[in-house]
Amino acid sequence: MEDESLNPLRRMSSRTRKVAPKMVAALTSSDNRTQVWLSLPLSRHTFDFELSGGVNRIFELEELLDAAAQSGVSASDAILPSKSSNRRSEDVISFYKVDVITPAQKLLARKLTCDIVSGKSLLVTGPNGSGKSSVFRALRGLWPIVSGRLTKPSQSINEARSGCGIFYVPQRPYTCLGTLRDQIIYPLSREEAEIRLSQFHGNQRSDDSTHLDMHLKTILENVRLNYLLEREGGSWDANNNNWEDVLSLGEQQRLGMARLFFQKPLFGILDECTNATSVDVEEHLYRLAADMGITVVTSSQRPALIPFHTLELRLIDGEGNWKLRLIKQ
Ligand SMILES: Nc1ncnc2c1ncn2[C@@H]1O[C@H](COP(=O)(O)OP(=O)(O)OP(=O)(O)O)[C@@H](O)[C@H]1O
Repeated sequence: MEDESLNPLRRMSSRTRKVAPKMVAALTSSDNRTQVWLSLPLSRHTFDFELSGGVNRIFELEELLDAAAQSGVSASDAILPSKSSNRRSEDVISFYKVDVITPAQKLLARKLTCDIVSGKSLLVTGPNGSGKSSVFRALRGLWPIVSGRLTKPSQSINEARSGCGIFYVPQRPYTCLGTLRDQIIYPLSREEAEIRLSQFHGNQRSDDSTHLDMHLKTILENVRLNYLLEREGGSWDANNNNWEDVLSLGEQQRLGMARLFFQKPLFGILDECTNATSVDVEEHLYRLAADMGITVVTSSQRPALIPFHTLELRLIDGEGNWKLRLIKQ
């Protein structure tokens, strides 16, 4: 499992955070004007000063791809050599003869073939180092699909069901600068979150900001973090720039699940993202996801999660072998 605490992205300045979505839009644009934008002093400064180290560049790129992914711009579109290996579908995640290969060319899953349809959640299991997180990296578009075909929903909002197609929750969710509200609605701005929520309710509510905070309070209660709001004196506007240091890993993970419940996607990709919570809380969170109609793809070693899934994908040895089985309910 990747240790996100070592991720230099966490050191990214607020300025870089602000320009990241623009940079991604520019990087993925064929528009000449945006290419010119990239040569302006702001980006030169950013690259010369903040992204000077080669390692930092790689991690920054990963964050940019994540920002693009979560804001609806496809990360995979930005890096994949061929779109034919990565397709869009609104209601299925489908691996068809996909070779999952590390950047060092180690084959972890040979011709992985598996369909995840709405209502049939998938549990990915296997020994340490067998490639569970790597399957998620391929799914997130962080690793290119060089052979076979991966089909998945888009991350942008689906008007028909008022939610996004797919949402990723990492083991250690990124905590942004800002208020408790910002932590839950991340990566959306407050304004975007208000619009999103009114879309959930058929654009019928008038007082959007009160409505948003009431909705977020319910989510906080659901993930059993309501005491955080009380700690902030009941204020959604109290700024705390230190969330990563203040919150325990278990609390950060419940925050990650709060984001999932706010986004209400068709598919939630959960990469060991509840392993620091107690088993009863974890079961409660999975029950909530099921009640909300979120189909999950989970990487976990905990037997308690088996009943919340229909299929198990077992990565046997990290040498390419895998097995798919139906979980008896
Ligand atoms: N960027 C990379 N470059 C080269 N090899 C990598 C890279 N990332 C992961 N690997 C290797 O791929 C293999 C699978 O790693 P992965 O993190 O997917 O395993 P995992 O099943 O999630 O492990 P764990 O249960 O310990 O979390 C490991 O041998 C790992 O060292």
